[in-house]
Amino acid sequence: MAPSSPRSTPAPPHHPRRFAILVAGGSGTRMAADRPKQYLLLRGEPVLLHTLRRFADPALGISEIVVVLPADQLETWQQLCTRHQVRIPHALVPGGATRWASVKAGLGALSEHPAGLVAVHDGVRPLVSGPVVERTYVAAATHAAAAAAVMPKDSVRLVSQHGSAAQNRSRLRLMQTPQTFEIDLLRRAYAMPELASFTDDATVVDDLCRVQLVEGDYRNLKITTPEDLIIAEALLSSEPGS
Ligand SMILES: Nc1ccn([C@@H]2O[C@H](COP(=O)(O)OP(=O)(O)OP(=O)(O)O)[C@@H](O)[C@H]2O)c(=O)n1
Ligand SMILES: C[C@](O)(CO)[C@H](O)COP(=O)(O)O
Repeated sequence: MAPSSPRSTPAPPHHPRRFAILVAGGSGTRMAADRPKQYLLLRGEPVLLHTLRRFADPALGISEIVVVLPADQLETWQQLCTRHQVRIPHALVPGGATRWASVKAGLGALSEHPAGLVAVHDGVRPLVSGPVVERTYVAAATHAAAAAAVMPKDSVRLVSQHGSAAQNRSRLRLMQTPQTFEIDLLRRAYAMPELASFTDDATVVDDLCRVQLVEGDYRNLKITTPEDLIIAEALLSSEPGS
């Protein structure tokens, strides 16, 4: 099929084309399991499959999903997809040594598109809700950069060699994913060298653009250590229709 010119299929300005990168290229050292934590089972299915299903919801209108995996784990994932009869179209990309390198690899695998929004999401946040994903796309359409975040529920202190000092937690936010951006902006941000201070995509974009924070969800936990799996199982069981 001949490629259509951008003029023949213009993206409506109020609804730019949507893409997603699910980063699952980590090794899960803090989980210390027998395999990367994205492959551990939650209610009988790999964590990453739960995440993929959430982004495949037609209501979100995402036209392309890229999944980034550890370079030596692509075949394992393909076998899991066969075993679980996964029919969701997605591209597979080998990741890098850091989350930054994995996101960069995912960006490189997105098809060229003049305008669009890309959500970057941790493959190990399987409980993300449709409304949270939608909020980040909607905010990014207006502000170019948006990220889900929640307020701390505990008291917070800053520690130093002099002791510790209470912080005003109403001015702090815990960053979640998705973090969603105009594709061109994210490409420009990831064209710059990696810094040790990058902990998420917002920190990579900060110097180029103000990142709009949108309401995240306390259920949108990141599976990091063994107790997170127990909490995630309980949360999944509490979902309607489970
Ligand atoms: N080189 C890396 C490192 C991390 N990630 C992804 O980034 C997300 C958040 O990272 P984290 O929770 O730290 O995952 P791991 O790096 O696997 O865990 P750990 O730090 O405990 O080793 C995860 O979905 C992870 O797979 C990635 O794609 N590539
Ligand atoms: C991107 C992230 O999930 C936002 O909270 C987080 O920064 C990832 O951190 P990690 O050090 O890779 O666990």
